[in-house]
Amino acid sequence: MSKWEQEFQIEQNRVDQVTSKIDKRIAYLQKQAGDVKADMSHIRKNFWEDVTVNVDNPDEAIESYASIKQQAELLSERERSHRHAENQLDILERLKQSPYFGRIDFLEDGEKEAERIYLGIGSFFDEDSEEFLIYDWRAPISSLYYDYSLGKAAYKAPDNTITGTMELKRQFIIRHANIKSMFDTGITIDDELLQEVLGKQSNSQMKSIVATIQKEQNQIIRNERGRLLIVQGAAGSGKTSAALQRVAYLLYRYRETLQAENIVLFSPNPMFNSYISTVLPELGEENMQQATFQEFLQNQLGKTFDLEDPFTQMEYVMTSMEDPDYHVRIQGIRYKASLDFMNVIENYIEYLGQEGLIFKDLKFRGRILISSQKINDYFYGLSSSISIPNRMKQVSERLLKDLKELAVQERTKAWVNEEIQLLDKEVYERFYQHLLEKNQYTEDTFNDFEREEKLLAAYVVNEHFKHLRKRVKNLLFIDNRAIYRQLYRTHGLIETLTGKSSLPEDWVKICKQTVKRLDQKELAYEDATPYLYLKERIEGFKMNTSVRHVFIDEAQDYSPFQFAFIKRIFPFSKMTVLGDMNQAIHAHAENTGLSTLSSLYGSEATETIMLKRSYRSTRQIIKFTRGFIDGGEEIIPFNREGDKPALIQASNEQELNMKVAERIRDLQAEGNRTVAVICKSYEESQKAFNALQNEASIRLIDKETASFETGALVIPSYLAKGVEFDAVIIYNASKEQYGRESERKLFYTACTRAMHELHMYYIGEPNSFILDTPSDTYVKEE
Ligand SMILES: Nc1ncnc2c1ncn2[C@@H]1O[C@H](COP(=O)(O)OP(=O)(O)OP(=O)(O)O)[C@@H](O)[C@H]1O
Repeated sequence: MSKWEQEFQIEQNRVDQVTSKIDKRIAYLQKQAGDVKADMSHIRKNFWEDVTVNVDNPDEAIESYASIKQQAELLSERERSHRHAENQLDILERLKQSPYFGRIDFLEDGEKEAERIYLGIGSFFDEDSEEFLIYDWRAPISSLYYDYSLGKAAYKAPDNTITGTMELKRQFIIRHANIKSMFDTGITIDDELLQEVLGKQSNSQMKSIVATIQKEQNQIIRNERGRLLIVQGAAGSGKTSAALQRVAYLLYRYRETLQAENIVLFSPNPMFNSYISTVLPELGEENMQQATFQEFLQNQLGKTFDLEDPFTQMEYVMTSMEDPDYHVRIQGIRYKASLDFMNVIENYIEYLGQEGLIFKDLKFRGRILISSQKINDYFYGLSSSISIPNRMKQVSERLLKDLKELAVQERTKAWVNEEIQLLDKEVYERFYQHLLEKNQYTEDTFNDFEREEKLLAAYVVNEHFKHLRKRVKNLLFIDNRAIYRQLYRTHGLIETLTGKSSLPEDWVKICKQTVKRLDQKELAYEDATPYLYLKERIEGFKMNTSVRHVFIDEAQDYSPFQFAFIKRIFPFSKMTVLGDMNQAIHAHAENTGLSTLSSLYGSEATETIMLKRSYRSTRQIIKFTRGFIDGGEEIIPFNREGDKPALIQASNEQELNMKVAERIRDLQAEGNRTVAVICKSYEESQKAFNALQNEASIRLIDKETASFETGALVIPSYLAKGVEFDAVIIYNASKEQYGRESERKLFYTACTRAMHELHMYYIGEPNSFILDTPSDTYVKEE
């Protein structure tokens, strides 16, 4: 037996010992969980027997309350401990299969013997030997594994920094408690485990990367300094992966105070949500809250408007060049995303503080009860030194008072009497009871009748005014739509608000377009954030104070305005923002907020980390794709070999479809589990799908698709964001399809979805981005 084989055997013996201990612990916990469950069911069954309920007098009522509370607390304590045991069991079941993935031998300075640290997805403490047989990958000492190779090393303990020497670093792949492979890393990190992991075929679900987190990714995961962490990284550099491991890290590090529901992740589309949804559960953690920005806007907006989604906007941008208003809309999209426009809105708010707010009449049964003019007088009658939201609050209180008085006057109106006649019998009886209880029924029935009439009138008016009071409390007397519209409608107004900046050339036409849509109760995607921002600045931001960490993935697609809005809604959150300028695909791309983001939080509170190594694609694919983007030469491919991307011409659509279908079949036969035919737009995807569906087994992905499975699919480029596939076929990479400079990043995003294979088809001429790359980075197939 060679020395290595002996080592292997020793490690396997340890795995056997550890898993047998895990087994014992599982059996113990299962019994405990069973007991707790029995307890819970007993408490639930006997809940009302074990509490003393007596409400005859106040003292006894208090006692009853205390007794119920005590019983409820007992139950909830049992439930908590049951949940805890279940979680532990869940982790242990996973550890039993694969107890750890790494080992380091660390000789702390001043000590004689190196400590062996085994790392897994959770820790396992052995009560007999009183030592950790497995350390959680998030424990302070575990960071050694990610940050260092052999030699001098240090890690941050809670109170100080511990220094020493790393004498061994070993990686394992353990499945079903058997060591499948084992590697020792040398001085120069040659990450064989990473090689092995990345060489695999993809899945429809993202995987956790705990075993192979790289040093620069570890900095992101464990970062605790600034309020704002910006991660800029190439396509496939592990931004999303690092973000998800960071969520897991935070949940561990702050487990006493931080729950999964205190973390929000903004994702690019619904399919992405499902793509990443298994990573945290795989690590034994609950998923954070996930939302697309669209869902978030919709939630804030309620039902006021028919809100356009970003994909519809994108589709318009890509396919409606023939529309005579096209250039006007594009100008509008860009301007409304800009900082200049945000300043205009800020100036507008200042202006509204003095004049210009628009209110709605408070109407009741077709009559104006309180006129908009009166509300206006109330508002502007208040000192302008008070903020708009605070003045609104005061106006609302004043209106509620007015409504109270108006309600009294209303009681004598004829309609009230008519309604009283129509009241249900039960309502009458209730009032009769009420008067009786108050001992107000006297011998004098005439008087009683009058009193009952009055009470009933008050009741009827009150019921009808409920709705009015609610409107006032919710500030619905403010006409936000008209206020936003006024900005586009009132001649000469915006010119006074632009400061030193200038308006787009076609501003007048933009105004016309905007007003038209607003009048149809439609809100274009580019108007949603400015509108909501303005509304919230007038009404006061409805802040979310329970969210403590906000993650924004694909952050290059957010405008400065959107970031400012998010910041206001989550005022107490830390932000982790991940993006790649080269994948900015929205029409407002030149106004990506990523570059202006740090000014929102201030440079002292901001930290930026760059990720340059790319892990998704083979070296050949990266060498090709980096050839046509800004700063591409800085992207470092991970050493994984594959074929060069292929460029294939087709003479017409029929031939194109035939060739693509054939390639799909070949790629699948070669073992590629996910094959994506990426089209530029949904329109093109539909066409491609119709042509291909009889030739190959294939699915069409649209913006509603909530998840994808392995197999072949046709997908528009913007929905493939953040996701990856074993093989990518660019359906038509012609100059005609990707002819505009603004489409460079879209094409880059599409190509960088490929892990192992990239095949580009075209009719006519290939696009100029391909021609920009060195011709030896791809092959032309006949
Ligand atoms: N340290 C790592 N170990 C193993 N795999 C990794 C590592 N880092 C990244 N990967 C893999 O690389 C691929 C790309 O990662 P990810 O999707 O997180 O990148 P990204 O930067 O968000 O990409 P994009 O910007 O293109 O959406 C994934 O398959 C991921 O599992």
